[in-house]
Amino acid sequence: MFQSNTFKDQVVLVTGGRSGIGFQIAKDMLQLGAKVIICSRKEAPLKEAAEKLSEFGVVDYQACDIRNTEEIQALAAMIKEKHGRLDVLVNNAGGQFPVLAEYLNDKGWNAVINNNLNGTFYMIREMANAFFIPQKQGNIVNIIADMHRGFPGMIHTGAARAGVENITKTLAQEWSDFNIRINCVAPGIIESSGLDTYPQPVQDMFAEAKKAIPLKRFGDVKDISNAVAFLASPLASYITGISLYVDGAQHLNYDKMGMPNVLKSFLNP
Ligand SMILES: CCCCC/C=C/C(=O)SCCNC(=O)CCNC(=O)[C@H](O)C(C)(C)COP(=O)(O)OP(=O)(O)OC[C@H]1O[C@@H](n2cnc3c(N)ncnc32)[C@H](O)[C@@H]1OP(=O)(O)O
Ligand SMILES: NC(=O)C1=CN([C@@H]2O[C@H](COP(=O)(O)OP(=O)(O)OC[C@H]3O[C@@H](n4cnc5c(N)ncnc54)[C@H](OP(=O)(O)O)[C@@H]3O)[C@@H](O)[C@H]2O)C=CC1
Repeated sequence: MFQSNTFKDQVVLVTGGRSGIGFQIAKDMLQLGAKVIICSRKEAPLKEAAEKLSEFGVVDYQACDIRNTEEIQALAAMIKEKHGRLDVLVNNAGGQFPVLAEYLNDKGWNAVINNNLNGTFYMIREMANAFFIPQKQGNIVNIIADMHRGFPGMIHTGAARAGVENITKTLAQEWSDFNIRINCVAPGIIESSGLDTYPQPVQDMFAEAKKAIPLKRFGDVKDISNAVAFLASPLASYITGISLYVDGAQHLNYDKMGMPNVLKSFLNP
């Protein structure tokens, strides 16, 4: 539905682009004319994903842990050398695990805050300094989560994603002089590889929760990719600092989904 040249000759970086939502974003960006770079922590699955994506256009990859500034700087150097510029950064890499707050230890809290908040900030700062600020042009889309009304059962990621949402509002103002737009996409429950990482009782809860989603279905990776493409495209040229909820209105109905009760039933000692 987008014109096939929407991102023609633009250079797009998708973190976590080897799997799930990130893979779909990378694929769609390629089909809309972009050159795409994907990164994630391990070389082998990245290479495999890049091989699949190369059917759709010019794709590059480099292993990079978003929590490691030196690795991010090495990624920026590779992009500069091979592509000369960066137009769009999609911060999609992230993850968490279900846990009740009273059982979450420092290590678990820090792991998720480091990944989803610190890693996202490091990536934004480094790519802005390497490309967007000197270019006086850039576009950032952050994938967050449905934490509008709190995130019972995943307090760490709720806090981290709320932090990213606030970073987004701040930078939409601080970096407007550099012609940098920055927005968030907040997915509901999306049928993707990420969901497979959850324990069976939580997956059962997701199935039950479907009834409480006003649109009565889970999202598809394509639903998220479409939202990312829209926000990164010139169609959204007057939109910055927002969160676009792509969730079938789940964020208006979250308390009916029963996550804390499911967790209590299998996480309580
Ligand atoms: C209605 C709600 C809808 C929500 C829908 C959301 C869906 C998604 O987001 S799907 C995408 C999800 N993908 C993932 O979540 C990927 C899998 N997750 C992870 O990789 C981890 O959660 C991670 C992000 C924290 C990994 O970070 P890492 O630094 O590699 O952490 P470690 O594995 O070393 O663990 C550190 C520490 O964290 C605690 N911990 C980790 N996993 C769990 C777990 N499954 N359960 C309980 N605690 C966990 C633990 O304290 C770990 O330390 P050790 O005990 O010493 O291992
Ligand atoms: N699916 C869903 O229902 C929802 C998903 N989300 C978020 O959307 C994003 C994509 O999720 P989805 O595709 O479903 O899940 P996946 O688990 O398939 O994707 C997560 C990706 O992030 C990469 N990644 C994780 N940590 C790091 C890191 N420190 N550095 C670099 N890459 C990293 C992973 O690769 P590797 O492990 O090889 O590094 C993987 O490619 C995630 O942030 C997720 O939390 C939000 C709400 C709902």
